[in-house]
Amino acid sequence: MKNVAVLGAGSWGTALASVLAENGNETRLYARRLSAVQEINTYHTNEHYLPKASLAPSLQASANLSEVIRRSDVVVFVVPSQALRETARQVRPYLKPNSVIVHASKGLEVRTFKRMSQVLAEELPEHANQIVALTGPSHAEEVIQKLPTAVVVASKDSHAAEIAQSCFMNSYFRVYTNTDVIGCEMGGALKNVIALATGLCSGMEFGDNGIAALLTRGLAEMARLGFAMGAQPNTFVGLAGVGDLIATCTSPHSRNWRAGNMISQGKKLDQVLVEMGMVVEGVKTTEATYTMAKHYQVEMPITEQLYQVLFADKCPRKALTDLMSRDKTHELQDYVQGWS
Ligand SMILES: NC(=O)c1ccc[n+]([C@@H]2O[C@H](COP(=O)([O-])OP(=O)(O)OC[C@H]3O[C@@H](n4cnc5c(N)ncnc54)[C@H](O)[C@@H]3O)[C@@H](O)[C@H]2O)c1
Ligand SMILES: O=P(O)(O)OC[C@H](O)CO
Repeated sequence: MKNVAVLGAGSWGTALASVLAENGNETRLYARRLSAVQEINTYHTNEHYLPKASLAPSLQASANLSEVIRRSDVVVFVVPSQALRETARQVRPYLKPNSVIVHASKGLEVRTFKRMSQVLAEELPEHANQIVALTGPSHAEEVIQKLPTAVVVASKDSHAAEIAQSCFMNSYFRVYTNTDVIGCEMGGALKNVIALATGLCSGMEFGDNGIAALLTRGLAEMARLGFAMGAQPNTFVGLAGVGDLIATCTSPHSRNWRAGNMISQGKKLDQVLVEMGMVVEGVKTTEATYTMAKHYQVEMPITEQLYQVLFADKCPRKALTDLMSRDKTHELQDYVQGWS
């Protein structure tokens, strides 16, 4: 059992903190709003993010960052990707030297195109070798109900990954280790782009054939970019790749899917993000991925069309026509070598 700090009391941070506390770890959840701290400590609920859910009674919340961090052997960052760098900067002065740093954010920093573990390594250089990415198919709404879930903890340091595995794993939350940090992080980030596109296409009344095509060709372009960046191809057929793609693209729990669906109804992106009231990582990740695909010279037609719809006001139906009428090609033309 460890002393654990969780930063970010949104849906996922609250669900993960509850799992950690239930597993017997002394767990403190950092929330910025005092009202959230009081609600969690008094009623063991977080109604805004996880309506009707009961949290582990031993979970303690606090709005005092230094108090939450100082004694922690494991620090888990669960803030939106664009807030990770700033949060890491605030945390650095209070970290114990050997703490394991876990993050569960799925995105890319839009300003730098960096993955989350790269951002953490830059901001927490003393802990750069102890960083772990937690990812995989995991809707907070299901984890808090103790529905069976399997995730991955990826790290260059297998000892750090095993510490995270032991803290989180229990009878309904199964945790696998992996050393392919690039593949796991890119799988988690890029599936949100495909989920947005799937929500959009479902709203345009695509049938099952079209959705299956979108997921399959989406996975192909996710793997192509990941491979170009140094990921192992097989990671994309694991939990962090196809696993999370299925969960996110087929579930009404997914904020990314729902955001895409709302856009198909003619709503503007800004309005959708306000209505959602929670982070929709796929939006910024589409922006970052569009540029990264050009940088790595990787063809990503679904991402490219989605970018045009989100940021250049392209009509979704025109985007679909353009996607379907590209040049003829072989299905495995651009598949990455080593895919099994
Ligand atoms: N919700 C899920 O089921 C789920 C599952 C797996 C991974 N994730 C990932 O976890 C990350 C967080 O998602 P979420 O669902 O918890 O989001 P959320 O919108 O439910 O909550 C985000 C939380 O972060 C806090 N926050 C926002 N900006 C902050 C800042 N600058 N400093 C500190 N705290 C800040 C907010 O107050 C809020 O408590 C995302 O990257 C998401 O992709 C979510
Ligand atoms: O609700 P979403 O779309 O952010 O997805 C949540 C998780 O990443 C699913 O694994």
